[in-house]
Amino acid sequence: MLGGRRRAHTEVGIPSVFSRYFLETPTAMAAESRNAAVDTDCDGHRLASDSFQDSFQTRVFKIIVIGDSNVGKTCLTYRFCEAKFLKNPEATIGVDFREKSLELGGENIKLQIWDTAGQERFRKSMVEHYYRNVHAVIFVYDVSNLASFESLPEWIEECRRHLVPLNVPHILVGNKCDLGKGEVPTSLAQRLADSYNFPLFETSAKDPAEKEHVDAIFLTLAHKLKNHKPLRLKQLRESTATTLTCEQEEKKLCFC
Ligand SMILES: Nc1nc2c(ncn2[C@@H]2O[C@H](COP(=O)(O)OP(=O)(O)OP(=O)(O)O)[C@@H](O)[C@H]2O)c(=O)[nH]1
Repeated sequence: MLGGRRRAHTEVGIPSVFSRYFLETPTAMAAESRNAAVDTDCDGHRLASDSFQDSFQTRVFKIIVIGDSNVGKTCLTYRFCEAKFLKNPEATIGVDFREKSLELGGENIKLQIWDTAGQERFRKSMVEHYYRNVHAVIFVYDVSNLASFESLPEWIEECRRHLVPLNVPHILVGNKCDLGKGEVPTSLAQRLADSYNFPLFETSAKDPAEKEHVDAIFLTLAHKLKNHKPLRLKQLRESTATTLTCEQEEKKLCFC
């Protein structure tokens, strides 16, 4: 049922059981988070506890990647997290999680990347989860597909409807530049980006020469997030570790 795409979760250290529970029974996830000595985010979502640095304080940021189906959201996140182009991706069902730990200026940062489904039928039951406590949003379109660009205002509107604060960092990414930008020239994309005051990146998940550019998208966000007031999750190793409640975290979360 979970298919090849789902296997990527275990490759990056997120237990496959997590994604399965998430897709099938969101409440079961809360039960998962009761396990001792695991990291949890402020929704109580269990995160991978896969490295020594997790025993220290790590700031965990939730980034959602949204846009039409087939624009390359999965390939972009895979390129960043795994440094490879994912061949033959399957359509995302619900959400795929990937994460990347970084050290920025001596601080541990964990980007929890939510690669969302572009197809309505695979996303409708998940939409509330996508937007809850999100710290940054990446909108993706395909530079070789005008329709995917023209959909962007609808995606942005969906964000607004779900009350994603305006001061949460947003980034616009035109993917598949290896195919040429005939359909969506940079000038057109830049006008839209300027109208929302979003930074614009154009890149290709497929072209290995663009790898650093893809990394730059996520690193730009990581730097922006790091410089915001932190969402700090205390990572305790002992099994008695207490997890801050969502309400407590929300009080701490401030992007001013
Ligand atoms: N030429 C080219 N093809 C790409 C690139 N990125 C992704 N693709 C292809 O585009 C198709 C869709 O890629 P995905 O990453 O699955 O797209 P998605 O936006 O995650 O799609 P959904 O899961 O349906 O929302 C696949 O055939 C990829 O091989 C790119 O940079 N260049």
